[in-house]
Amino acid sequence: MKHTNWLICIWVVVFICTYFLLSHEQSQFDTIEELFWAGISVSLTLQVYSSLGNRVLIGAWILYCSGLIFDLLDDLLDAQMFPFLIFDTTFKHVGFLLTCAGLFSLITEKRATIKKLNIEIQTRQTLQEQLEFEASHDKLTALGNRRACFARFDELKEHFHLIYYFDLDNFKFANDNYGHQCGDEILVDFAQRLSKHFTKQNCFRLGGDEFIAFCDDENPNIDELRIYLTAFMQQYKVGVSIGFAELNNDDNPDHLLHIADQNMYRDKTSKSMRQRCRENDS
Ligand SMILES: Nc1nc2c(ncn2[C@@H]2O[C@H](COP(=O)(O)OP(=O)(O)OP(=O)(O)O)[C@@H](O)[C@H]2O)c(=O)[nH]1
Repeated sequence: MKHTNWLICIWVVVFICTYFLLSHEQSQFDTIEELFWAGISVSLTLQVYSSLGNRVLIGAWILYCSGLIFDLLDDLLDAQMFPFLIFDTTFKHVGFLLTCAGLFSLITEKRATIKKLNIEIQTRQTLQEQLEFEASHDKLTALGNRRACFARFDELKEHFHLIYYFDLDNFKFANDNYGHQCGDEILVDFAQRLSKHFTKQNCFRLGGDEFIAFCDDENPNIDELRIYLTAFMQQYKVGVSIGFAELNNDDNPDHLLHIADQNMYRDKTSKSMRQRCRENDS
């Protein structure tokens, strides 16, 4: 039978019994009250039984309802014929205490589950932040990568006047002659110097030995900047070529980077020509 049918049966019985008790010469209001409480308790048990899931609580609830029903039967029937009915109060009290214990254990269980879920949410959040950081940053130098640069390009374009394009010279030579580890140290040192000079959030490693930085210099002193940036790497005969482009709102990132890259390339070519002239002279 469905819950609704059971509920209808229970309340039909309750009302028939009430009618019977009221029509009695000596109306027994105490018994009617007990009848209603028994009806309410059994109805509630039917409603919550399947979703309770805590055995102590279900047992306690059933015990308490049994106490109420025994109490009622004790009033209606001859208790001497059914001596077990004298346990009604014991059933009610034990049922009540066990219900409290059941609720306490349920709350403790739920608290432990919530704590576990919170820890899991925090772990997932940390993992997500870590993944987002790794997806947008270069592992070696911890600078933003090409993806981060393009994602923030429009925002940075609003605040800055110039974009610098850096490409290391003879980096392959240092890598091949002093080892990959040394090459990594050069890249890390260069990134640190860039971060110090332009602030880390405005510098990016586009890939390999290419970097860019956004800045506000009106009259950039390229030679001074070059001396500062190559202070560590020059012992490995590595230098840097620098190009820049003025940022304006109409140009797209690809075009602006292309202009800065071309300027950087011009710088690289003129340096190597100067170097060749020096070698020819000597
Ligand atoms: N150590 C190290 N080397 C890298 C890394 N990424 C790229 N490279 C190396 O960087 C080198 C870049 O090559 P090139 O662009 O020809 O460098 P270059 O010798 O400076 O050439 P020019 O720019 O023409 O002066 C390659 O040999 C890559 O293997 C890295 O993360 N660490």
